[in-house]
Parts: sequence; C-alpha cells; structure tokens
Amino acid sequence: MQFVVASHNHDKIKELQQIFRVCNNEVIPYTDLLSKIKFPPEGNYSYEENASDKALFISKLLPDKLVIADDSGLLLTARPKILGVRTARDLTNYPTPQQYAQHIIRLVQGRDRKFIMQTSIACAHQGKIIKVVDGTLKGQIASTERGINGEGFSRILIPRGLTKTLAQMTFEESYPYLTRARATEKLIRFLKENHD
Ligand SMILES: O=c1[nH]c(=O)c2ncn([C@@H]3O[C@H](COP(=O)(O)OP(=O)(O)OP(=O)(O)O)[C@@H](O)[C@H]3O)c2[nH]1
Repeated sequence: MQFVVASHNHDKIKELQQIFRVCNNEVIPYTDLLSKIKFPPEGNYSYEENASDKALFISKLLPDKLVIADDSGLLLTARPKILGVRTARDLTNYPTPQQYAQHIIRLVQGRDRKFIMQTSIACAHQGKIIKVVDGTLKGQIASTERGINGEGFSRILIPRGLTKTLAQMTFEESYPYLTRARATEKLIRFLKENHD
C-alpha cells in the first residue's frame, strides 16, 4: 500500500518511511503531490486530535489517497505540566535537536528521570478518519546525549529495562521500541483485517 504523509518534519517522514518499509508499504510526503501548505494550528487537547486534524486537512485535498499524520510528544514525570501534547510549542525556543535534548536533560537534572513518549497516527481517506492508533514508550532520560543513530530524543531516551539510548541501537534493534513502529503495526493490522 502507498501512504501519503501530512508532515513537514523531515526526520519524522524519514522514520515513517523506514518503518512502513519493514512491512512492505511505501510512504511519500504530501509535498511530492501538492505545494507546501501551512497546517491549521495544533490544539492542546490530545495527540489523537492533532494527528487527525493534519490527516483530514491533506485528505480533503487528496481524497483518493490513504493519508497519514503523526503527532508525537514527550512527557516527563518530573515536569508533568509542560511538554506532552504541547511538546512542539514548548520546544520552540530550542530549535535544534541538540538544543532540545540538552534542555530536556536539564529539566530532569537531580529529579525523577522517567519519561513517556507517545505517538498517535491518524489515517484518513476521502476526507474522513478511518483509524487512529497510538504507540507509547516508557523509560529513563539519559544524563548525557549518547549514540549516533538518530538525533534529539533518540539520543536521550533509554527504554525501560535497557541501558542503551535509541540512538545507540541499529534501526533493527530500536524498531520494537519506536512509538511510531508500535502505532504503525496496529494501523497495518487494522487495514489488513478491514480492507482485504
Ligand atoms: O528527536 C525527536 N524525535 C522524534 O521522533 C520526535 N517526534 C517529535 N519530536 C519533537 O516533538 C515535537 C512535536 O512533534 P509533532 O508531532 O507535533 O511534529 P512536528 O510539528 O515536528 O511536525 P509535523 O508532522 O506536524 O509537520 C517536534 O517539534 C519535535 O521537537 C521529536 N523529536
């Protein structure tokens, strides 16, 4: 199957392409088919709603395509009032992956290091949402950035029970822990069960 992704985030698009390729599906950015358009502003309410709004926005312009959109965020146990569904906005002052990874390390310095990373992926067709799935990962924030296979969050997220960050693993090793992979597997299973 081919999916069109409603996103402007190049790292996210690349990761989704790698993940969907594992199950023999293809992902192309919507900008391969349309000129770049500004998405409506994200809400503060839920990942599901933000992902659905982006998927619907592009699905209305490309009704025959299976359009996916992802909304992700990081919640820190030590800082429950920030980040989470507002991650993109709360990190605006830290524009590079290195800057926001360092900021997150500072936020948990001397505190509880537990995190929950969450992704919702919405899939739309003919201007309607057909499924929203999610994937979560729990673990600890590393005390320094570690690893070279990925930037930003990947260098500081250590899945529960492990000692390595996601960026210290190969893509194949990290796959079972990726929130986008966990969500994608649910989406593909749903589409196979309902549309074959
Ligand atoms: O190192 C990272 N690895 C990731 O895997 C990841 N996923 C999200 N983020 C960060 O969280 C914010 C919310 O992201 P988000 O889902 O709202 O997407 P976005 O606004 O970047 O792109 P779009 O898809 O909406 O165009 C983004 O600004 C990024 O700072 C990530 N950082």
